[in-house]
Amino acid sequence: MSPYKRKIYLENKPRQEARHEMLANFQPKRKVEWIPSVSALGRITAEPIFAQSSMPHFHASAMDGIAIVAEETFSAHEQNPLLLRRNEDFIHVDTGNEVPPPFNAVIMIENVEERDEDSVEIIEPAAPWQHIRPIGEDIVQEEMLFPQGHEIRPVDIGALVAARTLTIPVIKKPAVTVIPTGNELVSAEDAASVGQLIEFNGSAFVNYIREWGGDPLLTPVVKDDPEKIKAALLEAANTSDIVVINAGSSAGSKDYTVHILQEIGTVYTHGIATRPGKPVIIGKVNSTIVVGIPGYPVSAYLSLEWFVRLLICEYLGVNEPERQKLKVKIGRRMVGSMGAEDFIRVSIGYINGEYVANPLSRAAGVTMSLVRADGLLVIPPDILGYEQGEYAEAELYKPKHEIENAIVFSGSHDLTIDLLSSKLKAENRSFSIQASHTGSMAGMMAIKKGEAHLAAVHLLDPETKEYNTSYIKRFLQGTEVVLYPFLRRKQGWLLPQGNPLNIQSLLDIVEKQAQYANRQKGAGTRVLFDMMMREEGVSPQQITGYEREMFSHLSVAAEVKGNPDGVGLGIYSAAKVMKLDFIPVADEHYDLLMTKSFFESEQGQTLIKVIQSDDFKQAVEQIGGYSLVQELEPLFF
Ligand SMILES: Nc1nc2c(c(=O)[nH]1)N[C@H]1C(S)=C(S)[C@@H](COP(=O)(O)OP(=O)(O)OC[C@H]3O[C@@H](n4cnc5c(N)ncnc54)[C@H](O)[C@@H]3O)O[C@H]1N2
Ligand code: MOO
Repeated sequence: MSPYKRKIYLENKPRQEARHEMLANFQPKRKVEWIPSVSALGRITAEPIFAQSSMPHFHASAMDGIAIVAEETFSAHEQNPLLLRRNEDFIHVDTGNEVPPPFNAVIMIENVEERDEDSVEIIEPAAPWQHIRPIGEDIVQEEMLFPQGHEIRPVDIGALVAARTLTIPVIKKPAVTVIPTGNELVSAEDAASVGQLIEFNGSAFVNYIREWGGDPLLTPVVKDDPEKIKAALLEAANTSDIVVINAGSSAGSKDYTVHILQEIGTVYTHGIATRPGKPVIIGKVNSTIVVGIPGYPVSAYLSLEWFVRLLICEYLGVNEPERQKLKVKIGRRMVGSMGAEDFIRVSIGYINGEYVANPLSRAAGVTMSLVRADGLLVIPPDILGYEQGEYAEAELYKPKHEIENAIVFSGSHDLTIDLLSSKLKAENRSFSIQASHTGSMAGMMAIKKGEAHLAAVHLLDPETKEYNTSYIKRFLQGTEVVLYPFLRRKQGWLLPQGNPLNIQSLLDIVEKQAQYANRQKGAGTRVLFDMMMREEGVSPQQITGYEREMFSHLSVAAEVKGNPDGVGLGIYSAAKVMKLDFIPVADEHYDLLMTKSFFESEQGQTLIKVIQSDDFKQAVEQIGGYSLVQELEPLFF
């Protein structure tokens, strides 16, 4: 039995309060190190830095020409040219050469008339010190180049070397030890069996810490054993400036961190008013701040930034960097949790002159929501959320021009869209496809509402057996759109290898009580399945799993792969990549619907060019299960 009782209730401390309290208890022991100036990029000066030498450190000619004594040229005039003799009255100098005494001015070579080998003529007097860079014109010896607390940039390194200041004192990077914990964690090199997960937060953490100017150390995974966690914390607190311990921060039976910290040190915070990120722990062991970061990756990376980046900046004596902000229009409603800040990863599309933000997955375990995010939107604790069409401010994760150049894709998912996306980027590196797989019907609606440029649709009209056109006529009246015929693709039963239940038809699914992995409402595949059910007189109650919805062909395929009694309806290419059996059911039209303005735009025309390229056609053929239909003309509505 563990001596530690489960702690169930977490605090709900405002994030800013927890940050201030943490800083108030952080007494950084800054160390200084002298390093070569040439390797000081990004480092922070620990003291004011002075020039060791002037630049230039002699009188240097600023032009190619001749050096003369200015006072001796005063009589020169167009009507009274002045003859000068080499080595007596002048010497030749090039830009950067020393101008030795008694010479005190330079005349540009263009204004000098050569008479013979040893003499020249001038027709204009020179002013004293013209075209001469005085000593220290750029940098004066002993001048202060930078104050303390300055972040060294490439231009600064140039100035340091010019001033012959070849080593400088900088703040030593704070040592940050990262301790991943959890019995379930294994390294990516080991095969993870059921119940085991790959440890990957640590790899992200050390790189965030490096990017923020810290010196990270990742320890091996520590098991959920109070004694081992205690030993790891004590050791790290002794050797580092900041300690980060990952997972075991919440209310689980093995979440020991907070109890151990209470025993060997102090706990300031357990639980902050944010979603995600709630179970953060802030405490101290000896004189070292310990930050307990929640296990779920999204909670982990966000809270690492709120707390660990703040500590590193404080240690280095710099301000936290701020991201660019952008006013965005809310595409889909976002509901918050009153009393806590909600951090929502959003995709941002630039459509009809407006930046439209839509929420990505809000699950804290979905790393890809952060990978794919264009920005982050915060719902403050005192408001319910944002309604569609409202405006809010988003923090950008990407440069604004990248967002402006992205083609916003909605609608049905297909592997060829990923392929199209990569070929498009190869064709023009400024263009990209920002895809959200919402299903055919939602894609069509996104076009109607001005939330997408492009949507892939495969909607079968049960009456006419026609694809897409009747839906466009019904739902998109008054919207100028183009339907571009794209592919024919094979839909069929996705089955575990060897087809253990011997499924051949829809009726087999009913009879053999196979577990069906369904698609979301509005997905073309769902429309097809529902139509087949109606034709066979099968009701949803007869299909096991009908209620459970997946959002892509690949998710259906993954579900079937893990279940010997599983079956799904999906495309051939998904069966192929997941190594499943496939029985064809239909050859469907998978077309691209776009706004007319997008079709006519540079992005639109580039996309069409890529679709029509031999390279793309070959790549599609290689996947299998498709035929391209480019001989057909686009239809304008
Ligand atoms: N009854 C309650 N359960 C949970 C609560 C709660 O308030 N009451 N909070 C939930 C929230 S919110 C979060 S966030 C998680 C955080 O829990 P822990 O910090 O204790 O983390 P674990 O449960 O150990 O792990 C969660 C999840 O993350 C994976 N993980 C952990 N470390 C790593 C790593 N280094 N690399 C990759 N993945 C990691 C771990 O395997 C788990 O799947 O608790 C909720 N539960
Ligand atoms: O709040 Mo937890 O931090 O959602 O994932």
